Amino acid sequence: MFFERLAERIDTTDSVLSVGLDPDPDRLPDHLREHDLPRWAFNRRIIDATHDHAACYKPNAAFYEDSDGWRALRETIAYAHGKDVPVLLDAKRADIGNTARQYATLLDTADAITVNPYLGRDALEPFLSREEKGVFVLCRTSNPGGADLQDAELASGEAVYEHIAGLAADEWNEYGNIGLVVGATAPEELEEVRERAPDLPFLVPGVGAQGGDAEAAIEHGLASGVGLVNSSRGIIFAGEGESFAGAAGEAAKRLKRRLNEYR
Ligand SMILES: O=C(O)c1cc(=O)[nH]c(=O)n1[C@@H]1O[C@H](COP(=O)(O)O)[C@@H](O)[C@H]1O
Repeated sequence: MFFERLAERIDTTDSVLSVGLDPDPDRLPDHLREHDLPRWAFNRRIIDATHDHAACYKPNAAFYEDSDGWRALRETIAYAHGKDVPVLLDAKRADIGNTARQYATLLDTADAITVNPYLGRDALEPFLSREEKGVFVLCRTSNPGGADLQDAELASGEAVYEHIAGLAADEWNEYGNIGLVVGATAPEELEEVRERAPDLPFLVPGVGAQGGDAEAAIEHGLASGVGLVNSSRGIIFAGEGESFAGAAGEAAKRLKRRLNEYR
């Protein structure tokens, strides 16, 4: 089961760091551009440099959605598994039944996935019913517009993100494999979501390039015991040129230690 495996990995590495593998083609080092699959060449070197500090890798599907990209992603996932690191595919999917069933085949290779709660329970069922996999439901996102819909107050007096947390914790977690995505840029909401869902694992993105609150990420995000704090650009693009991977390894080690100070 994903969260047990993640707990073991967190113990082994003494790290709750999720390293985001978002290889923006415009930012890849020049010397990798001639490679058959530049994104895979980049990720392989990043994994070599960071895996000791990585509780998990989180490739965002947006960076792979073309034919070479899917090949690069497949190689990346296999390579991470070879280093014994679980892979959370950040795909933010969900749809009506037959379509969601097709999206859920992404879990044939990935160990966990992010999903969008907007379509409701049945749209998540094909993911949730993969009991051995982790399913992270978007709850309160880190972007500036995250408040536009997610902070809206419902007739019950709850904010939408609190309602999502309640549904995930109380009604959707039949298989015990749900986590929540709550951004580190919204520490007050993070605290409220933690109150509403005391036992769910959280994925907390937004630390690093988005300037989120690392201390709050640990205090509330990790309060259930198992959880992840993600940084993508702050690690993979910590350096440039030939020494990019070494810089990424140093950045991962630094952030792991900083997060551990709050654990
Ligand atoms: O689901 C996510 O991981 C996610 C949710 C959210 O609220 N905010 C957020 O930034 N993310 C993802 O986390 C990563 C953050 O990247 P950096 O800002 O470069 O660390 C990206 O892949 C985002 O898509």
